[in-house]
Amino acid sequence: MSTSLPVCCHQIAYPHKNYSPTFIPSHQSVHHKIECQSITSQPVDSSQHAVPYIKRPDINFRPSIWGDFFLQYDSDSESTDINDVKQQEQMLKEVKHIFLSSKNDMRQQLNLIDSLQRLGISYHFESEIEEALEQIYKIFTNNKNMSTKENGLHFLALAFRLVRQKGQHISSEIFEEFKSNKKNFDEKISKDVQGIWSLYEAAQLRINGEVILDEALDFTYTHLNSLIITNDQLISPFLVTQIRRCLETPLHKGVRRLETMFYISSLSEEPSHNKVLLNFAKLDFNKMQKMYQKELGSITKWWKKTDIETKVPYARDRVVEAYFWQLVLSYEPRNSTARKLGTKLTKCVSILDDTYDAFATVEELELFTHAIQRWDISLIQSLPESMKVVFNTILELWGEYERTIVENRKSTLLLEYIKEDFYKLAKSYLVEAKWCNEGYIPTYDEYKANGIKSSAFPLLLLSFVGLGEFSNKELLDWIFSNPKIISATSTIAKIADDIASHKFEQQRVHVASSVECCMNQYDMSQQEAYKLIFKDIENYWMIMNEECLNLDSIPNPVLETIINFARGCGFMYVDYADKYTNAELLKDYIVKLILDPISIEKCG
Ligand SMILES: CC(C)=CCC/C(C)=C/COP(=O)(O)OP(=O)(O)O
Repeated sequence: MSTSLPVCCHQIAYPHKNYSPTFIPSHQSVHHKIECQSITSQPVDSSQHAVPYIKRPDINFRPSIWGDFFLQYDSDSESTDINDVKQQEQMLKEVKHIFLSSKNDMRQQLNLIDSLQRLGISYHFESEIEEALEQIYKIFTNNKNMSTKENGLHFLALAFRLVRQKGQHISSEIFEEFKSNKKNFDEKISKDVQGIWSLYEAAQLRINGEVILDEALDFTYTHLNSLIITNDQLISPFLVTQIRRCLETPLHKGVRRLETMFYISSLSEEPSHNKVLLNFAKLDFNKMQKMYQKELGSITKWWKKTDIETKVPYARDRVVEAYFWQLVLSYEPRNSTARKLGTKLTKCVSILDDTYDAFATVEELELFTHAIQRWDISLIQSLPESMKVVFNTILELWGEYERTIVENRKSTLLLEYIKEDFYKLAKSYLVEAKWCNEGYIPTYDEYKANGIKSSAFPLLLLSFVGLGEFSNKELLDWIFSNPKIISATSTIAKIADDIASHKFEQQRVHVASSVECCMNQYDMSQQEAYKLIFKDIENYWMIMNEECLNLDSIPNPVLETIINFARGCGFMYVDYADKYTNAELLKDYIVKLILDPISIEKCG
């Protein structure tokens, strides 16, 4: 049964104005100085401090499409049906039994691990999978005979991908044997559709300089694509569906929950699928939806209480969309607290971004940034009420972090780092506001260096990891030191977002995006700039892949969270659109992921 949505969710009626295309943020206005000079007889704000009259932009983002819809799920009570729990426990046992029975058959075990991961239920079997992949890695490294053609392309590529995903290095040379005369990939292997599909997915984990995987990617993409174009009737419908999907979003780059949703819905097309596995995955998916609904219920309650909607009218009201970002970072039950606080943090970042980007003057922002540095709201008495509300919301959230950290016995270092990262973020926003105000177009590298901070990812990651099971001083220090892998992910976020939103943002006066920086620096067209940036994104993916193999001391789930953010960017900012700001583009995904349960009878 599908959850019935409020009218506001089904019929998106936007009462008014979108961004006015002609609006000029006040700190960017050429008339700004004149307006500031003629301030004397202008209004005084409610805080009784004289506030100079400044013409603020006539800016209105579309309202939330969710309103208080999720409030209905806010509850402290556990409403789990005892029969459901028993059924899940029973099925978990059965799946475990299936996994253990595959122990002596490496091929079967690899296929099972792949299925468990795709179905989103591998988190129930972490130690078993870890152990199995460790064994497989040893076999690969100790026994050179493993890398022979007899093992089959599908098997080798799957093993390669699963082991690398776990952070261990298997040489890509194992694919040399699938080349003819050591040159190009042998055209004959294109008949092995499952094999080239697996090789395509494996090649996504390539690192810089792995020419054989660059070639594999070209080769497999070309053949898989032509299979789809020619509508080859010999391929099973299940495989066709998988190929279509991976050409659009390779598994390695897909948002985990979305990939799971897709796989669950397509697996019943496969005649020999394991029904126990599929039904368990469906039950688990539906169970998690209830958890997400509850999380969103309590977040919505918080949001309503802040009343940002009325007190900071220029800011985007995107709570559910902010929650989606957290779901992208991790869908697992153990990260519930991190998701909830992380959503509130994302909202704070978002209203801060709107304050710098679309509301305040440079002078106001300088004062505001200084107050954040000192972590002292008394320093902004002269600023507009809305800016005080923004700061106060951040301070109150910080207080909630303090309480949560004590309750959950997490490292208190997180509190200091959050403060410092907020300052770094504000400083980077100020840099962009000044560039904009001065009409300065930085070089692409200069822009990216600042963009690592203004992406806000370092702060969001600190929060997520700091509240998670691996939280400790060394790990927080490592994140705060902004290592290569975090810079790579943050840069992807910044430049992918720019590609998605630059046309829209450049309708108004806005800081030059990476697109304009490239066009200006390299004297190129917009299309050429897109091309360069897309190539750059690919390059950062290879850096992330390589760092995952290098960073032995960082727990795998932490690395996975970092990669997940880049996966999220690939989804949120695809097709030149920003799904966070344009929330209607995200609505159907939220309905499917969080609200509509999967029918077990129909698909099982
Ligand atoms: C996942 C994160 C970081 C979410 C927080 C919300 C946010 C600031 C999004 C970027 O907005 P934007 O597209 O307006 O960014 P910019 O100001 O860089 O153009």
